[in-house]
Amino acid sequence: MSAIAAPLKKTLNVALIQLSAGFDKAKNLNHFKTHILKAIGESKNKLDLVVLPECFNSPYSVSEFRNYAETIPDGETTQFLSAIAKEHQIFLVGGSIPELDKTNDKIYNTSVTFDPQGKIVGKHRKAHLFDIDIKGGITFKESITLTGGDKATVYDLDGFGKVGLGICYDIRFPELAQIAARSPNDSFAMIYPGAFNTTTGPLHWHLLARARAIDNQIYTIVCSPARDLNSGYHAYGHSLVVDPYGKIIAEAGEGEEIVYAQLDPELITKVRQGIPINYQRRFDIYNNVVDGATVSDV
Ligand SMILES: NC(=O)CC(=O)C(=O)O
Repeated sequence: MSAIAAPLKKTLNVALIQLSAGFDKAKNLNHFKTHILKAIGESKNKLDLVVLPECFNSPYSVSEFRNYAETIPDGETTQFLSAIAKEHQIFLVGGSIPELDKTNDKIYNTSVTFDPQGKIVGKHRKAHLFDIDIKGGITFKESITLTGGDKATVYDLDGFGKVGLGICYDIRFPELAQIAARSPNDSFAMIYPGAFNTTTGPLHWHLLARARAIDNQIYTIVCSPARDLNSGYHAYGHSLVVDPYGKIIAEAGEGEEIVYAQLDPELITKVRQGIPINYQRRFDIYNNVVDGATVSDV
């Protein structure tokens, strides 16, 4: 067995900002800024990374996405987040916002990550749109106004290592996390700003976050809006950090809250040494999965 690479190079201190967002964009931005500063001030360790939830500057509503959409990188929210990251010397995953692409007039659900100089180091457009219809539960169709992105996203948090990023429904498709975790990408975490709801959250939120961690022996970080029963979409809450064993190491409740976690560089190596699935994969059996694998006859 060859040496196990260390995808996370040093301890990483992270805070997840679980807040709700209403119709007033300026108020949403200031609410988040106040809590990012609170997290920086209150954290017992110097924060390296702050993560915001899906659609943190707007209501999570198909009919509102276009009204709130901004261009990236010159739009108000991107500039706002870049300035915070730079001033406070943090990596900042800017949840997601509705993005207007002026080249095709389409709207995307997009997450942008900034480095401590305020520079954009990662951008992901939600690839799998949330189109569901659960009888007696929730009906939602993002594709009425949104277009899906067409790429998996992996980028470097300089000094720490690489991460993959997906948005909410993307977590249900294990391939994005596999792409991020496998060589040559070798990410130490998948980060998902996500707004599950009171139907699908209790069913699958914890399971999916834990599954992506166990499948790939990486950390998963899922950051939700807080639940607001006066809004049109009832987010599940329960922002989580899951370790590479699949253990939940930090969890919020349903309301507005900041949760903190410390990611341990040695844990991924330890898990991979103990349960060496990375070296036991049988690509000879399942390398056809995209085209339809051949299965054995009796
Ligand atoms: N809101 C989403 O994109 C996904 C979700 O709520 C779910 O998968 O459940």
